[in-house]
Amino acid sequence: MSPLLSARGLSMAYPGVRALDGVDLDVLPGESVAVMGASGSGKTTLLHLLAGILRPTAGTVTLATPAGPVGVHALDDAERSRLRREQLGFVFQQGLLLDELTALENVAVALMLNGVPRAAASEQAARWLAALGLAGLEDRRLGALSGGQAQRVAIARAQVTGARLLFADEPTGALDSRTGAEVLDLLLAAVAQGRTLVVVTHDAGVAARCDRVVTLSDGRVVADTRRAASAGATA
Ligand SMILES: Nc1ncnc2c1ncn2[C@@H]1O[C@H](COP(=O)(O)OP(=O)(O)OP(=O)(O)O)[C@@H](O)[C@H]1O
Repeated sequence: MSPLLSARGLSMAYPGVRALDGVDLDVLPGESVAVMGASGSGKTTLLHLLAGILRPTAGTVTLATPAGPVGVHALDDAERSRLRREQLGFVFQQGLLLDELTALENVAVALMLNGVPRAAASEQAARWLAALGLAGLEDRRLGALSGGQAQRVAIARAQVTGARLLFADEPTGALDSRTGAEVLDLLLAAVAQGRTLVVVTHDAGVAARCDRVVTLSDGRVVADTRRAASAGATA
């Protein structure tokens, strides 16, 4: 199976720090990949490079898109921003959703930024919120939702545009274990529906439920294991 996302020699250097050091990684369509490693090992840097949030200081990231392969590393800021808006979904601990907007507006805005008219965007957003168990909370300001409810809004927003590839950074980090498990259920449900997930986590319980676990140490991949039961166990 050809990869959805492919990194080669991916490196990120800051003055005095090699945050990522020559990572090769292929992410296959439809798999869930947990990225683990000690604090400072380069997990978030890898996620940001794979998702075109940061540009690498060396190496390549190639994303298979309906229009053909795209060299994400070579795109300028505006092109990467457009790629993220149109092709990728994000579930981060904070920073992407706006407290002063309602749950519905936070989801609908992802479509409106892609040119979908407000009425159609609101209708699709409402459908996603209902599918994620938030019916009745559409008009609640995000700041008045619980952490678990806010993550459901983030998961709705990540999928409403039709993104096939989802990136999550510690999506359960701020949640109690039961709420965290429910949020993970929803992310894995997206994978069961054919999406692909790359999730940075410190939580061994989260990693254990993913198809594959990539472990970083000092900016390098030191282990890459697939669950025995998952399809195409080749790594
Ligand atoms: N903007 C930056 N400027 C300088 N150094 C940075 C920057 N961002 C990250 N680093 C450094 O790069 C290394 C990797 O950081 P990164 O955040 O990717 O690690 P991480 O594994 O995600 O850590 P954590 O689990 O604590 O979130 C660390 O040494 C970090 O201090």
